Amino acid sequence: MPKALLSALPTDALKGRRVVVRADLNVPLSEAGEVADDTRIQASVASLRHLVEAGARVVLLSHLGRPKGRPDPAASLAPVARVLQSALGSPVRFVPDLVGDEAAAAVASLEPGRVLLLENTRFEAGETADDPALARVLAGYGDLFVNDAFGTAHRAHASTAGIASAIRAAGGRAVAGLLLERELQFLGDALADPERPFVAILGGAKISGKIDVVEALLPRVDRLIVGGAMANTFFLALGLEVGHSLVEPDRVEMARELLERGGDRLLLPIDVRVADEIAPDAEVRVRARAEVRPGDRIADIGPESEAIFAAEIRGARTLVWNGPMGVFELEPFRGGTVQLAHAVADAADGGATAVLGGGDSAAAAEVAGVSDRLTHISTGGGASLEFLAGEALPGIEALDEREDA
Ligand SMILES: Nc1ncnc2c1ncn2[C@@H]1O[C@H](COP(=O)(O)OP(=O)(O)OP(=O)(O)O)[C@@H](O)[C@H]1O
Ligand SMILES: O=C(O)[C@H](O)COP(=O)(O)O
Repeated sequence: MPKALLSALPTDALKGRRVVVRADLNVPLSEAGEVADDTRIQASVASLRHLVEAGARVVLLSHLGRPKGRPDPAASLAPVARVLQSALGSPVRFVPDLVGDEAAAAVASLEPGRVLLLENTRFEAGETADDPALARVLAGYGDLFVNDAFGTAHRAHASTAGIASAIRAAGGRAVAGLLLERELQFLGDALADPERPFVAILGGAKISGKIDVVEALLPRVDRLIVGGAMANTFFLALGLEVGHSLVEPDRVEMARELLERGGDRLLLPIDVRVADEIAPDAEVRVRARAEVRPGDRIADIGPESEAIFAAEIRGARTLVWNGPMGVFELEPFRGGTVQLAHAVADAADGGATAVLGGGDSAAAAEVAGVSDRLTHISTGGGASLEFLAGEALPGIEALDEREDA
């Protein structure tokens, strides 16, 4: 069912109105705690500028990282507020509170045309539990909810799904923001009838969640390339040694079934780069995947895998890439991701549709220097995968239906 859109609301209806915006400002931070990649911040500016120019009072919500339902200074949105203010070119007030008196007072005194960013929604345990009581408090900050958090649309959380029902119950409205609208349009159009070969590349560290959509993805693609920490769980399923590598043992059975079902459509690395520690000065060794030792940590794909994967990618007409091939943040483990990023960009230069998704993946494309050669960089990692796999996204489902539909 098509959803109600911010772009369809007359700007007069926004003047002076209290609008709660949920963005996905979950960006990678450097060790010094500064924003390491601002892709998601820049992508969120369009809706905010639209609202500011229309004279709305904007209460902005987001999560950052995965704090466990309690405050964690390392996951504060303070550094994000600074970067957002310069991206937006107008003041962004940050208050380190979400549901307390300080937040309520800041919301009450918010002037038209101003943006107030509240603290990380995941500092409250009710957020990931989609607690209706938390949703009601957040909904009380306005009478229009704009969901622009495409990257978090696959989560049924209080600030994504619960708030939409709560604001509607209170007589308000819940609509999709400009970024959400654009993502749905783009991913929907580009991938509705993909030109073949259609190759998907999956990597990264969020194994559960992403591996769960592989089953739905497999019948849609011609090849599924798996790298990053995700590959380690498949190695375990093949009975291989993975040493101290990041794995999810409770997904091994699922990986075994996927290997059977995928046959030669599923491509795994045949060699890997390992180290004793994942550190900037690590001594890196290349090993065949069957020769990984108990003390090793797998931190990147190996050179032979790079060559095989890159050849597949260069021959593709539609590419979806989600998750880096290794710990690309550290120079010694960057090679696989950078090589594949260049292959994806070459394919796009040759006319293939190349869509990249995910916060860290966007950062990886920047590191590889290929961002501006790709067809579309989606702000959603897991969300774009679930969308692509044909699953309903709770953050979108919860929005009002379009009246003209
Ligand atoms: N072999 C590996 N071992 C440990 N970490 C890895 C490995 N390969 C990749 N990673 C890590 O995976 C992380 C990115 O994974 P993630 O699944 O979060 O991707 P993403 O693009 O941010 O998608 P999303 O937006 O869904 O989070 C990076 O920080 C990278 O260091
Ligand atoms: O980075 C993402 O994929 C989104 O911000 C959602 O984060 P999550 O996987 O921690 O829910």
